[in-house]
Amino acid sequence: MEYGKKQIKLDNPLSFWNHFKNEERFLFYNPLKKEFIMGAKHLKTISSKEELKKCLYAFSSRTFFNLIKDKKWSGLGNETIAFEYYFVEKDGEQTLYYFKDSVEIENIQIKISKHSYKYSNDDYEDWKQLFSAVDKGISTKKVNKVVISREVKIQCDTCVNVESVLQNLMEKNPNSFIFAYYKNGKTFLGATPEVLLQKEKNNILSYALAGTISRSEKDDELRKEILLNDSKNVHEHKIVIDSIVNTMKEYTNEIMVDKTGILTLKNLHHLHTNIYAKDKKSTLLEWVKRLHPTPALGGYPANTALELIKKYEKHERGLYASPIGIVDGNGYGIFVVGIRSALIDGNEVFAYTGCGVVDKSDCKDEYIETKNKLKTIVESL
Ligand SMILES: C=C(O[C@H]1C=CC=C(C(=O)O)[C@@H]1O)C(=O)O
Repeated sequence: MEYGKKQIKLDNPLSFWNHFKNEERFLFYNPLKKEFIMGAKHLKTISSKEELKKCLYAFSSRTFFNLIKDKKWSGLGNETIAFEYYFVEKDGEQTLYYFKDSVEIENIQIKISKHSYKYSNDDYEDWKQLFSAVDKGISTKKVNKVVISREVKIQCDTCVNVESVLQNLMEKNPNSFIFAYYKNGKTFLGATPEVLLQKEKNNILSYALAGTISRSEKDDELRKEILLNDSKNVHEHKIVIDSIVNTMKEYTNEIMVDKTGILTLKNLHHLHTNIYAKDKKSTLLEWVKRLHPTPALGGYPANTALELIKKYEKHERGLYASPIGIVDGNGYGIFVVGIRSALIDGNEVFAYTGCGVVDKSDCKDEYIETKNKLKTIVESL
């Protein structure tokens, strides 16, 4: 696939997003590289390594579980897509790529909307039931960890202004990966802190990210120390490291686990460990299949945890907590997991939030943790 290209200068990259209203499109901002990639107008679904080699970039996502029944997720995910137009901003330069005809993108100012909204009914009773089903599995030693989640329906008074939500997500979450995927009137978007897998040449990076404490203006440094030394959170985190490392060991013996530190976000601190590996043989997409879902999103042992989630969560996860990424023609790229996320459809916002449950987790505390995680989406409205 041959693309023409030209340098452009947009005051706000969201001008590109705005230009292709109603077209299928994606946005991906990588805070590690300070790099923006957007694509618009579905060109082709990519189904082989050979086809991928001809792509400039492809946007790829798969749903958390393979089977989707809920109509609101229909047509979204489980596809790797090449687009007709791309906007790429890296090293301070903006480039527009076009498959056939070039296009003029008008510079726009993003107007920030303050949406009025109300939540769906209180779901604490549902949460208690879900928690206790999982807690039973843990106390009877069937499973060590399960990540359970909530779907919170937020009804806005007006149609949601997606550009405004994206602008807010970017401004308020500078350490997060911002993603959005629009198709058929619906947008799945979010600001996730978690890398599932990055592959560049032979170098692989995955994050173990699990274990959470809320931030505090008064004693933020102390909160970090508490989290680093809290046995429940350290245990929850170690399950994720061990599982990622064990999966990697099946394919490579060059693995390096970094020291565990803190990843600080707008409202939360997380325990964070970088896991590096070297591998020449497998593709990024193969690695994603092997690792998804890590116990930061599913649980451990994975199959038992996933059965419990399927049985007791009342909503379908769809793209929540699922792999979402960008691959280039060399097969290099990055997948993050779709957390701190929401599906927007007209006036309705379905926001998702979850947390890991292990031995000694407390039902109410975990519910509060999901409320804190929900702030990423709520504060963007
Ligand atoms: C599942 C979510 O967060 C995961 C990522 C970081 C910390 C987590 C935790 O401490 O429970 C979760 O494993 C979510 O935000 O919906």
